[in-house]
Amino acid sequence: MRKFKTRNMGRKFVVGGNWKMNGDKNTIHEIITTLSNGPLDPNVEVVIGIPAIYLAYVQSIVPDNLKVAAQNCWKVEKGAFTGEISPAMIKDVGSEWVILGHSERRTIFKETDELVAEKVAHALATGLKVIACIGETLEEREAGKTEEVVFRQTLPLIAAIGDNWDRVVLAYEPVWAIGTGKTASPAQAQEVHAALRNWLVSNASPAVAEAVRIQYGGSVTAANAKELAACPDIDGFLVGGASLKPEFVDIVNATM
Ligand SMILES: O=C[C@H](O)COP(=O)(O)O
Repeated sequence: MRKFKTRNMGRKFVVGGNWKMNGDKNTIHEIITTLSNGPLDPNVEVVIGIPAIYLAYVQSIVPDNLKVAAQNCWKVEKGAFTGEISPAMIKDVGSEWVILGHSERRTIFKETDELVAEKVAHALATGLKVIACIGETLEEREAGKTEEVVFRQTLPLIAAIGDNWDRVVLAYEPVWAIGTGKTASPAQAQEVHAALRNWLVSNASPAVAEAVRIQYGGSVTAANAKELAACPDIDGFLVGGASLKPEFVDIVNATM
């Protein structure tokens, strides 16, 4: 029997798996079986981001220790928005979370900082929990604009979140590290996480800065997760490709 230890930190480690547009009923069943067998560290919150069409199916087969997220939603409850889903619908099928502002939504689907903030505000008002993503491109990093971009993306979220920080996780995902195999080094990731937390002291509040969990995302694997997880301001991961594989169990257990 595996032994789990309690992580000595106020911020509970939170690991998200973002399946993106991957999976079918068979592979989904396999992934859920693998995660159900785990064992997963009970001190870690685990949230899996499912393609919208499979939300209800996954919700019907997940064990209690796995929470389910949609990967996007629109900013109002219902209406003439062909192809969209609302937070009310996500809630209606029993899911508690939504991932918003992922860089693929921002770049491919041209979502602006303001639109992401509107979605965050409405999802929170509906009662969902939100993983809000931010992160710079390679061009922006090379131009020395990493912090400027991350702060700019986070600023409209402050008003959108209001008093609901307890239902928000921030995910720092440098775009150049997503799906490329180029992970940010622990030092690079920690530097941005610490800068963001420090920025939140004056732009949100010292209490928010201390309590909010900041995930790192970008080519996280079982091989690099432990070193990243050891950084003091990294409170979890948002995992893409590796969340479809059995190694996701080891990523969840990276703080053991
Ligand atoms: O949401 C997850 C990120 O886009 C990271 O994806 P990746 O782990 O495949 O690099």
